[in-house]
Amino acid sequence: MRNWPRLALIAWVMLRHGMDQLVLTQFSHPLLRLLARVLSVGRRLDAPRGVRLRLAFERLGPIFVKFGQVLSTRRDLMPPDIADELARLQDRVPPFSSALARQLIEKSLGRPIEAVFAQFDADPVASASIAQVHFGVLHDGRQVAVKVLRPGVLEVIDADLGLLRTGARWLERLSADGRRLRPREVVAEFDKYLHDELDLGREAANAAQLRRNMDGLDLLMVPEMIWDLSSAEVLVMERMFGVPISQVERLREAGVDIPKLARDGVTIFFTQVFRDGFFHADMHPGNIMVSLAPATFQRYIALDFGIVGTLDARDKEYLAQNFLAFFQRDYRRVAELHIESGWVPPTTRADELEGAIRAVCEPHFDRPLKDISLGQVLMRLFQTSRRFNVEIQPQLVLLQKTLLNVEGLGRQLDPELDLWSTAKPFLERWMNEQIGWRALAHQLRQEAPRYAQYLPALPRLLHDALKAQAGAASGSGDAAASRELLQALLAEQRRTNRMLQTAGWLVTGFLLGVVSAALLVRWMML
Ligand SMILES: Nc1ncnc2c1ncn2[C@@H]1O[C@H](COP(=O)(O)OP(=O)(O)OP(=O)(O)O)[C@@H](O)[C@H]1O
Repeated sequence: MRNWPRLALIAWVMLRHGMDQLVLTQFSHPLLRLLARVLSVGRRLDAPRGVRLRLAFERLGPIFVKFGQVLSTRRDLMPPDIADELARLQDRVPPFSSALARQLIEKSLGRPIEAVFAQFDADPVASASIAQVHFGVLHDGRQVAVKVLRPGVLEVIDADLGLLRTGARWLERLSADGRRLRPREVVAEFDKYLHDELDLGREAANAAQLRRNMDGLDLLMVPEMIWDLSSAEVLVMERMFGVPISQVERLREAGVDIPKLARDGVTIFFTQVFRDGFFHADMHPGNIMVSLAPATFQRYIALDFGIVGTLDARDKEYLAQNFLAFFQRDYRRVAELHIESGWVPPTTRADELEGAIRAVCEPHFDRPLKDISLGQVLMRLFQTSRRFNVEIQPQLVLLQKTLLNVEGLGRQLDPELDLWSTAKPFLERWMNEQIGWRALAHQLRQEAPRYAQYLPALPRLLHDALKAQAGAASGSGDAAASRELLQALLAEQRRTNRMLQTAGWLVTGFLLGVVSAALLVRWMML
């Protein structure tokens, strides 16, 4: 095996930090327990286990640092002391040489740097395990930031991931407790997360989508991607100017309304989640700035779009309904929602689930509404759900993590921030859009392009389906499939008819209203 030296290093670092104790003491087998005791002789392992694990990950390098950061967000799996400590891991590594950076950029551009850049800063502005960023100016005067993927990072990651996968398999095989931590699932999630971050083309596409979505809200700026200079390894984008969100004093001195900034942060997040179902999921303070330019004063600036979350209509509905039921303390409804949506097995007893959810949530509601952490509530809900065999969807874990970040940031800016009153209108508007006239109008609009496509073809499709069914009755063709098709077509026709009828009523009603108003005005003028 090619990876022996790396494996030996990992084993040595883990032993030095007493990680063997952490693992071996989990086993109940007397031999393994004895081994743990023998190995602990002569070593001083005073530091708490979380600190030792953090130090071991830092020593093992960037991939383990990232792995630790991801683990720290899985509070539904990790004990709190370990999760807290891992959250402190810093992803800062020395930069690679600027000569190498130039070489990589030139390879990606297919031209010398000077052909594209009027100026290029050799010293990177930031350097992390996956990429580093340089500033420059294009010949047309545009100021840009250039993100360059660290060379060879893919190979290192794949090798380390292979080892992590082997470790996870062993852990699952050897210990029931280890299985409960779902190591293979966690490593697979980490694998996806890293590979998403490694494709800068994907990051650029995420940024472009977010920029389009946020256009018109006037609260968040996203750098423009310069597509014809970018590739999977090099990303060239508009350079943004702002003050890091962590420098609150500087922002206050510049006249920024800090409580409004806190509210805007929540508005942006809930717009991304409930309106667009597409959210920036790496909202740590290092990725957020605030503009002080007069034209865009106190707008947020987002950077780093490697990790985004997406939610489909079902996820959104689940979330909105759960949040609303929570805040009405209607735990029976929360339990029913879990069962209806198929999140828990249908055999689950609603009253048992209701009781478990009540036990989790009631302590939170002892506080004033503004002090309730939605992120915490969601996390505790996920923890409870696991007891009832619920597989939490990764996008919801991402959302919960981002919610905690947004809340943390919001409360840091303004301890009085009432997150709920900022979030409530979004949920209510969203619910309104799902039911009532606005929902119908919206659905009609959405379906409109399909009428033109389906209506003319409907008689022919019906005819074909009937003929196929007749054929099936006389022994040829697939009778069940034809019947299904026919039923689907009839259902589609009934649905379309209903929609058209409603639309007809709406138009008629509107016309009658206009005519009556005109008659009334005329009568008043006579
Ligand atoms: N468009 C930009 N305009 C101005 N500065 C930028 C821009 N893009 C990146 N930077 C600077 O580079 C730093 C790192 O960028 P980014 O977060 O995208 O890289 P990263 O390698 O993913 O880092 P990390 O993983 O630590 O977040 C930012 O904190 C910011 O200072």
